[in-house]
Amino acid sequence: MTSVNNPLPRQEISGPATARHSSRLAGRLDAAADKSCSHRAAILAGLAGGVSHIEGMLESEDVLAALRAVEALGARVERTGPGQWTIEGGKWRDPDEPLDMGNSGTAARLLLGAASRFSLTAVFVGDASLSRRPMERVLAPLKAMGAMTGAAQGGRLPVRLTGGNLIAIDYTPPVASAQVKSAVMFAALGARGQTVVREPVPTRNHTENMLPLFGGNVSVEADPAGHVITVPGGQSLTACDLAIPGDPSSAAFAVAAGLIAPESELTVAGVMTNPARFGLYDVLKEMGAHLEFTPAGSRCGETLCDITVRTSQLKGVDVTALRAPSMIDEYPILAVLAAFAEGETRMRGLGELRAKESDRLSSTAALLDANGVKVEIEGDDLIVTGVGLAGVPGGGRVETRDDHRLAMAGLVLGLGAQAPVSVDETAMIATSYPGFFDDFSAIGANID
Ligand SMILES: O=C(O)C1=C[C@@H](OP(=O)(O)O)[C@@H](O)[C@H](O)C1
Ligand SMILES: C=C(OP(=O)(O)O)C(=O)O
Repeated sequence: MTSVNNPLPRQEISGPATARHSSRLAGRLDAAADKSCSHRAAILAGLAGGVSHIEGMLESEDVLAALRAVEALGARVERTGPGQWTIEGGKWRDPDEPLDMGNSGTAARLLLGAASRFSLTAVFVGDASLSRRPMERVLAPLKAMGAMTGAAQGGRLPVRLTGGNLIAIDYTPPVASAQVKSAVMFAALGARGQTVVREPVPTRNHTENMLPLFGGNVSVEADPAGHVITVPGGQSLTACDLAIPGDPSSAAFAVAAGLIAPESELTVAGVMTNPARFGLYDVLKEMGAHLEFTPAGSRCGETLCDITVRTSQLKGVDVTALRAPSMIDEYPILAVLAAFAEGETRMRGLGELRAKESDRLSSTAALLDANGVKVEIEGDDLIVTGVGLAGVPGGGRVETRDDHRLAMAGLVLGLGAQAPVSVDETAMIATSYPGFFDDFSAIGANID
């Protein structure tokens, strides 16, 4: 990637870290750019004819992996300033080397779909965590469309993909996954015929929302049986300029810190309010959180708000399985907040957490257990017994298992706990939230 005149700031932080009890967290943070929207912007700009300008791109390791792959597949990719990227897209070709997806499930699955519409062969590889995660969920529909794939045992990376000459399918994904939906939608753009994706439980809809900005044609019918997304084949996209909204999943960490650290009041500005991503905030309101949402305009068709949070004594709640897709990445931090609530919180239907960067059902339970919090897994449910704002012992060492959200959730727990909490590794925080340590230092959190 041409970034000689605009080098990326180096992410120096790695190794263990310790969070200590902190109070009076305060200040105003700009929300980190949204990871899901950044991935889609990089890929759609890479597919579109002409030059797209993207403002406020998330420059995290996951998104950089997608940008490098888009370039290796034939697009011209240039960083023109902090968060500013120019991408000239078009027809994709065989990359010279395997495409390294790093730690990113979204990059791997969306790019497998996007690449499969072209007559090319590419090999996709990833780090140890990503190489344990299931890829068959995207390979199956892509094979049904005519792509040829070879995967490591159990449908894992490395995956070799040969695309081109695809035909449309009518597909109901067996798991609620925006990544699977988006992979099929990207492939559908180049297929013969009209592809239909049926989602019994709707997942984040950023691909549906962003595709029309690039001149793409997609229709969504919402009815009580779910969403039906139709993508005509044979489409060409055209370049566009867009700005990335703030990430509700990253914002959740500072909001959580503001809820549990005594005498705190802080604002996270510019957070996307898309209901398919806002489930955590709805649940927090039910738990009694003092949250204020102030409208803050829109970016690329997504509305934004500033979230102001004050320290709050939360109460335990029952979170239904239907909510899971709208807050799927937020369960580690919700489980931490549940420990500081009064009473039991039961989070239902979390089977999909087993397919994330770590098995997040067991790693979240282990995080709490190591810090003196009573937690159980019953089937696909996680049950946390809260002990109130001042009652969480802490003092544990969290095993992060290559999982950025575990590392951030563990550190937030330490800000409210009685004894310091350490996490064994922090390098992977840069996969989604490279500004985490700067932001937490700016609000006065005691982390070193
Ligand atoms: O489409 C996306 O951008 C994402 C979808 C979710 O994954 P699944 O589709 O596997 O649920 C989420 O966990 C991930 O962080 C980002
Ligand atoms: C699950 C996540 O991301 P991905 O699937 O892209 O690795 C996440 O960011 O929590």
